[in-house]
Amino acid sequence: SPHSYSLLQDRDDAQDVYDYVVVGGGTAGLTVADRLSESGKYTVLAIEYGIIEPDGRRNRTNMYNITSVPQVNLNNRTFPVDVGCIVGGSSAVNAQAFQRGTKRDYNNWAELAGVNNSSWNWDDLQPYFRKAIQLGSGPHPDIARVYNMTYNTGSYGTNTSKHSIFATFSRGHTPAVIPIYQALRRYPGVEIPIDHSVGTLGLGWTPRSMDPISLNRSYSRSGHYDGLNRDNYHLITATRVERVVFEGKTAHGVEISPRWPTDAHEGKGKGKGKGTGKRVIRARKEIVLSAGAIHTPQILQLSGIGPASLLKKARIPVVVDLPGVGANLQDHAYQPALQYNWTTPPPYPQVNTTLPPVEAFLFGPGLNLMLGLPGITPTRYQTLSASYLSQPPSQFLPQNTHPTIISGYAQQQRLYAAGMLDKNFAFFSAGMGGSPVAAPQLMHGLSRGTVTLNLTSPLSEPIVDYRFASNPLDLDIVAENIKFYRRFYTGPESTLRQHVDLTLGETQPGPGYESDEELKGWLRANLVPSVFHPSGTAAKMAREWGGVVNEGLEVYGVERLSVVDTSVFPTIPGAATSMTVYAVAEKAADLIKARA
Ligand SMILES: Cc1cc2nc3c(=O)[nH]c(=O)nc-3n(C[C@H](O)[C@H](O)[C@H](O)COP(=O)(O)OP(=O)(O)OC[C@H]3O[C@@H](n4cnc5c(N)ncnc54)[C@H](O)[C@@H]3O)c2cc1C
Repeated sequence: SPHSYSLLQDRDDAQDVYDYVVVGGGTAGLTVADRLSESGKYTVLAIEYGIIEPDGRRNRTNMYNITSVPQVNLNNRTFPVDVGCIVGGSSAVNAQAFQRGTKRDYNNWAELAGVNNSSWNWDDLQPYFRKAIQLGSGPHPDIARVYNMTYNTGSYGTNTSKHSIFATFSRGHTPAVIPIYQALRRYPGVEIPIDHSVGTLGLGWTPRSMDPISLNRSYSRSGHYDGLNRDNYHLITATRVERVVFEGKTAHGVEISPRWPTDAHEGKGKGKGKGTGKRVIRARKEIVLSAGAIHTPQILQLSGIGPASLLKKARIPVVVDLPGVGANLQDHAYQPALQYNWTTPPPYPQVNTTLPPVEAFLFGPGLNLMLGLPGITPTRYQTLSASYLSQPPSQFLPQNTHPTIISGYAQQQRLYAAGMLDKNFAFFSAGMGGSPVAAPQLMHGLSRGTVTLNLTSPLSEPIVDYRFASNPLDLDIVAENIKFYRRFYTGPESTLRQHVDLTLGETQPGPGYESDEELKGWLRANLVPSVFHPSGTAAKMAREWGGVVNEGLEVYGVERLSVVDTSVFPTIPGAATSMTVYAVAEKAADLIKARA
């Protein structure tokens, strides 16, 4: 077994003390644990609730079983909160779309730091993207030729060691994408950047987190764990970290408990984690929380770090009153597909290629349309920005929101209102397959949700409330996007019908959904508030703006405790989140080592 050395079959074999304890063996956790242990100077323990399983299994047994609270602005529907529960975390179960945000995304992070010269900006993060992500391979030459496909090699690293995370462009092909591509590239307002990875939007190509040789999933376990075999690095699985324990204001250990109370699930060689009982494992230097944006705030709250009012209700002694823990929840939202009757099958252009046709959309060429608000609604983006800017910041936040969080939201509002005027601040991203169906994601929602302890059962899963469309402008913006796609498919500016002979009839939303009110009604019944990219619940922002961690990702008000995962994103990038998590984890590891 490639992981026999670091993986402790029996959690009781874990030492009482390590230099670093990493909570969560997920995307960020395994990356940080690799970097902290690679010099051999420090002992590192990673603690994971999931077990070692074959990768790429997006089934329910490798996810937590969490359901959101009813979404009052979405007809009280509830939604699954999918998060990987497995060694590798969400990178082991995700859809492998591999993207980074644009310049404004990361420069906003610097603005929200509330300090001069924050190094969390676009320029300073690029070397970490290159360290984190290696270019597995460019597109197959036949595909590149058919689509004039360009990409920027300099956005990625060139390390070919198998201990790497790879971005690999497509080998698959679906001829039906060609007419969509041809029409989109001629559509007004759609630009063709060299590559989305250089920070500009338009019609481009999304690689996948995929090994270039085996085409297997490239994820935190394959890139940062399997085969490392370091005697200073241990992993225990099927083990829950319940809370951080303090001496005064210094985090000195974590309290762990077995996932399964009996040995029923124990299985040798599968990392199912033998060993019993609650126990504290100490860290000499630092505890790193990498439990993801749903569980990191839960662990913090259980440890007495969170909004004092909530902790009081839960009868948890307050270590630090940090109102931002569990606030500021953001995700991308899924706009259900626009669908048409494609009554006459289009005569697909013939492609001279040796490639077998690959019909599955995700394994197709990876054509992705990413647009800012000016591209989506050239006539209304300025009005939408102005009406957002004119909202009192507290207007759509929960009642009794702490003043620091309102101040932080006011900063975000200012930055997003400016972003709404910028064609390179993504509002929508859509994978464009080979049929007249578009299912775009809203990339920068204006509403903010919460993750809070379940007060009647604090160790059960936390309460997740996306609060989607609590800011009503969210639905106005998505309605504009529906109109954009309608114009693209059937409007006079579109050349789609020059490329294919088709008779279109919209089947979804369909006739009867014309006015803004009708469209918003349809969205309330159909929109999905999460595509499993939860972020922002322990944000790196100024403390007076509701932040939870500082520029070094250290939790405010305590010593030797940091957070490294999607929770620290102050605002969600306008891109699928995993690539950014890897870059953040690489940077975090450098910061942690620098203060060792
Ligand atoms: C179904 C799905 C599809 C997705 N599709 C894409 C995509 O196509 N492209 C993309 O870029 N992103 C995608 N994402 C999102 C992306 O994978 C995540 O944003 C990213 O992996 C999160 O990394 P993380 O380190 O913050 O958390 P995770 O990788 O989720 O790691 C957290 C880890 O902590 C463990 N943990 C939690 N609580 C405890 C505890 N108390 N004790 C011990 N361990 C604990 C968890 O089991 C988990 O392993 C998808 C996610 C999902 C779930």
